[in-house]
Amino acid sequence: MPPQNSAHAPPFRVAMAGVVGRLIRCWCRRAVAGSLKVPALQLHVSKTAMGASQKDFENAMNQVKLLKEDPGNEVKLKLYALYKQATEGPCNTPKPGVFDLINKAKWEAWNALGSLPKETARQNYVDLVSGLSSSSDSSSQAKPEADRKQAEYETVVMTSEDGITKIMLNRPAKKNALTEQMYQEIMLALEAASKDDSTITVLTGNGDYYSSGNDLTNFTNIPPEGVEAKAKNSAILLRNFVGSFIDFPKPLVAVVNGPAVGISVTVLGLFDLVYATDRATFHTPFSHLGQTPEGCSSYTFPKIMGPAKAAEMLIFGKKLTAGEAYAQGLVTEVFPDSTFQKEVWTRLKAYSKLPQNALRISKQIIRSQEKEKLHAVNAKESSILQERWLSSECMNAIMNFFSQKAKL
Ligand SMILES: CCCCC/C=C/CC(=O)SCCNC(=O)CCNC(=O)[C@H](O)C(C)(C)COP(=O)(O)OP(=O)(O)OC[C@H]1O[C@@H](n2cnc3c(N)ncnc32)[C@H](O)[C@@H]1OP(=O)(O)O
Repeated sequence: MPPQNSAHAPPFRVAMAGVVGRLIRCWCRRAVAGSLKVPALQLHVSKTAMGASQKDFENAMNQVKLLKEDPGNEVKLKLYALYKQATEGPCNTPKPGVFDLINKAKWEAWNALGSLPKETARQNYVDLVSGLSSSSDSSSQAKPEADRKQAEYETVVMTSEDGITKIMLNRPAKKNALTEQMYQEIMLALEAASKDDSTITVLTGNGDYYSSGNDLTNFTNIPPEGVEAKAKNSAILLRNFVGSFIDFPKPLVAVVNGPAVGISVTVLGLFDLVYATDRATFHTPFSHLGQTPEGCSSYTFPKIMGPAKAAEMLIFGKKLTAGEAYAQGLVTEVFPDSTFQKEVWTRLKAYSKLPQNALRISKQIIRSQEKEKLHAVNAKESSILQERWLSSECMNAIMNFFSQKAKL
């Protein structure tokens, strides 16, 4: 009898257990979005003696793509395992290497099904998807319109009030490190904000950090197509992400509620106002990570602060205090942390009452002269980074971060 449920088995025994969890979450999101054909939890009992037909199975696969709620990592791994068992039979492929974290977790889930017959796996898959679909439907029916709109976002909170649309990064436990999902959601939120009736758009962070920059697990989540494809896709994502700041048509304000790292600092050069708490710091440790500047900072920073100071930040990774960032022109104004939120929002509410079209057109006059140049810089920076991410310097730096965390 094969193990019947890997939910309590320890599939992530490696030292980087926390990392694997994150990797699985990223992978599973792609799977549910439809880029992979996925699968279901192994149930012990089939509903019918006949078992599910191939048609039922195909319907269930389609239903998975339409799920409105994330069923969670364990379920998604089991969906994968049952799908593989139902279509290919018992796992007989070699176990992936210790650093191939995602494929190893998938392999373990599939392998845990042992010799479960294909028909049983197919039925269990159908049963599981059916349970997931009905609970997903009933919970979404109960949601009011506003909740459903917010439900489009998992990693940011988007609100509109007093002529201001606020996009708040919402992974405080991870210092608002930017996952691939988060890049996508920020782009979607910016797109929505550009079309809504608000006057000003604000980006801020929840918790003690503004953002710790790119989530370093993004680089370890390698798809089956390999690392080159990963680097290429990441460069496209980066270019699109930065592009959405370059093209943003309304006044864009950063409310920097705490330390900012990496890409959350570099794109500040594309904002119209940057308000910072005196607790904020501004750090671009690209060289330490074997990486190079992005967010158009190779162009905007020398213009804002002069080449010497830009080099200190972008090449040598000097961390600036809020006061220093203000002195260099990267920050518009610094506020004491104790009154930061009150002062900033009072100011922004007053600004949001100014004539909307005049604000928008003034921004466009200022920014339009630079747009073409900024897009060219963005393309170049993204393509250089695509190469960098494949370098041993970069890979070693990322492994170092996680090995220290995992106390290897
Ligand atoms: C699509 C690809 C586009 C790529 C664009 C490229 C962008 C380049 C950059 O942005 S470079 C900057 C990358 N960021 C970093 O190097 C920061 C790494 N993090 C840290 O150095 C520290 O976490 C810290 C200084 C931000 C905070 O330190 P502190 O000791 O206060 O807190 P913890 O380290 O315990 O952090 C709490 C948990 O959050 C996790 N975490 C924080 N930042 C990141 C991150 N950038 N990536 C992944 N994970 C991050 C941290 O690991 C802790 O997790 P845990 O609770 O599970 O241990």
